[in-house]
Amino acid sequence: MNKPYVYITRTLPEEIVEPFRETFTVKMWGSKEQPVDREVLLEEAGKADALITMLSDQVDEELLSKGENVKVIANLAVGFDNIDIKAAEKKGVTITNTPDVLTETTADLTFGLLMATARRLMEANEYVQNGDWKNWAPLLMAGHDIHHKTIGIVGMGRIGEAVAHRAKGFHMNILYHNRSRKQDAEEKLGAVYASLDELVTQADFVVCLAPLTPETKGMFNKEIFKKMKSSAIFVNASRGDNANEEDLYEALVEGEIAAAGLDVFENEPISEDHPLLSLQQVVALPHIGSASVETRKAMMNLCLENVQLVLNEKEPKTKVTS
Ligand SMILES: NC(=O)C1=CN([C@@H]2O[C@H](COP(=O)(O)OP(=O)(O)OC[C@H]3O[C@@H](n4cnc5c(N)ncnc54)[C@H](O)[C@@H]3O)[C@@H](O)[C@H]2O)C=CC1
Ligand SMILES: O=C(O)C(=O)CO
Repeated sequence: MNKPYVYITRTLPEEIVEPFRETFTVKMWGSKEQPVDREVLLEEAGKADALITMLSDQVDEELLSKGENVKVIANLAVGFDNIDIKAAEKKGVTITNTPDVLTETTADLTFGLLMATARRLMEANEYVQNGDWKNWAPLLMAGHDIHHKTIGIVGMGRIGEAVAHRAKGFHMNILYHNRSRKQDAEEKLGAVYASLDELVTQADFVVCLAPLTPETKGMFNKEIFKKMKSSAIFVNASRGDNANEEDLYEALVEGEIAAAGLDVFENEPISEDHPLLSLQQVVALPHIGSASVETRKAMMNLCLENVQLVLNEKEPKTKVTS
């Protein structure tokens, strides 16, 4: 009997894929970095029993209609805003994602980004490397304190809560806004529920960790930035589309907020001439929230395990439903 055919839209390390080659025929797009050509993906979907996709691949009705035999699509991310889940469900295709395995790693990066932005680490590093450091000075590269300040977490899910744990270690006051109250976080971390308006008016650090949905798209807009403290720092580690970048740029230039730490952008990769990148008070990262070697390998393994389970007619570990 022919082995099932699994197409992966990037080149993953052979040491991860190799153990699965016994059960499936695996083909990978020939680049570790470049996204798969859409035409190639559509053609491969027509041959495949399963796909492993990246967050930059659009899994839409067109792709699903080509994938006549596709039973499972494993997305190498916890976010699944690139996938039309309802269309997949209608076609009977199982969708899986990678929750939990990346939670702590992404929380580390989010808190690191908050710290780098508040304490101007990138600017300070550039200053030293450029040979501009001539003297110690009382206000040289002075930033904002983090300890004992108020953090406002929008999207208090797995990662949001892990960030709150880190914030507690820094003796921060924790506000959160979420679809539902988090009793556990309130009891263990002293986190206080707030409406979005209350949170943005009171927080020194506003951290977005909500998924991208029709409801959250553009939620950080002109009106919301105007409500923030002029000393506030905005951190976005979820999806770029949750913030309106034009409004964010205006808010930074007008001094309505102090700084922004961004791991995600409306269009990725962001172009080097994007106005946000011209601002010293912006720290910009190339969507590396979950990018530790250990975690990325765990995400890859989880995708492959989910594919194997579904192809063996078993329940996957981490199925996404609408
Ligand atoms: N920068 C990066 O590399 C990474 C980014 N992410 C992003 O982080 C997101 C969160 O991941 P998890 O914490 O694992 O997901 P999760 O599902 O555990 O948490 C999301 C939380 O957001 C809340 N939420 C949804 N809509 C909301 C709204 N309108 N207002 C307020 N809260 C709302 C939900 O109630 C939930 O508690 C992912 O969807 C993904 O977009 C995740 C991993 C890495
Ligand atoms: O998992 C996700 O949603 C990411 O953005 C990358 O890990």
